[in-house]
Amino acid sequence: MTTTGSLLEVNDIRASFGGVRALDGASFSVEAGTITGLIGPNGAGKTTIFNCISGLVDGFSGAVRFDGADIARARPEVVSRSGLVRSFQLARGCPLMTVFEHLMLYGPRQVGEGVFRALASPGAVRRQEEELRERSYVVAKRLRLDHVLDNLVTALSGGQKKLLEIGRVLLAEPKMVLLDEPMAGVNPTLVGEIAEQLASIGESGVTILLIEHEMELIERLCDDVIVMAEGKFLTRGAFDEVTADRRVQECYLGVQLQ
Ligand SMILES: Nc1ncnc2c1ncn2[C@@H]1O[C@H](COP(=O)(O)OP(=O)(O)OP(=O)(O)O)[C@@H](O)[C@H]1O
Repeated sequence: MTTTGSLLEVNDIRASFGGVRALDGASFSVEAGTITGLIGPNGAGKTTIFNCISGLVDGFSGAVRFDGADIARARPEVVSRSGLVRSFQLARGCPLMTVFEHLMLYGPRQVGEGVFRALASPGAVRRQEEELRERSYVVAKRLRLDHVLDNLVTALSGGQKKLLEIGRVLLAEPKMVLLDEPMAGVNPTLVGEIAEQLASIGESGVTILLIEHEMELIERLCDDVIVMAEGKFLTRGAFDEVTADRRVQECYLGVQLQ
């Protein structure tokens, strides 16, 4: 943990794709133990900054520090092993797997990943697999997916796929999660369920940075809200403060307010 209390700090991030400048000197920090919203109009650069932080963009400039360590341009698996794990807008994984198999794929680094280590310590591999099975079941139960564990991932509803994606993130035992639009395409009956799950993950001490267009969710969950526009940081504060800010209203509406 850094002395300032910031768990994640990004500084002067710049990234372009062809002629498009997606990030133009974006900087912000996220305090440990908070649920922080990252909002801004379409094209503001929110997903791109998640991609830069999580090691999925080559050739960006700027600094990224997580838990006191420089992780700028680190490979995605190094970033997630450091405790910073992201979700994707569309749940990933093999569609031919069952929900349980999908969850089992995503435990923290396992002994059996190396063939030689697996041969050298088969008992440790077995114990670890048993532990992962147990944890997969606990996570599924927590997310109320335990009744669909044997179903194929393809048979899940949009909302259940989002819950599964949250489950994948939790199984990595993160210190911090980057959630990209966990409510997009979710049936209204599951919106409340997902919101409750996110609140409880926050209460368990995991720091959350959340991209979401659903403003009710941002208002309900977030301690702090960061606003981006045109590839840069615009402002931050409590939900009521930032939404009352004229600059924020203007960038959302694309018109000058009186
Ligand atoms: N791989 C890419 N190739 C070309 N342009 C890209 C790429 N990724 C992002 N961009 C462009 O960068 C800009 C920022 O996109 P980004 O997806 O980060 O915005 P966003 O704030 O997440 O938007 P939204 O809320 O619509 O998801 C946009 O103009 C987008 O078209």
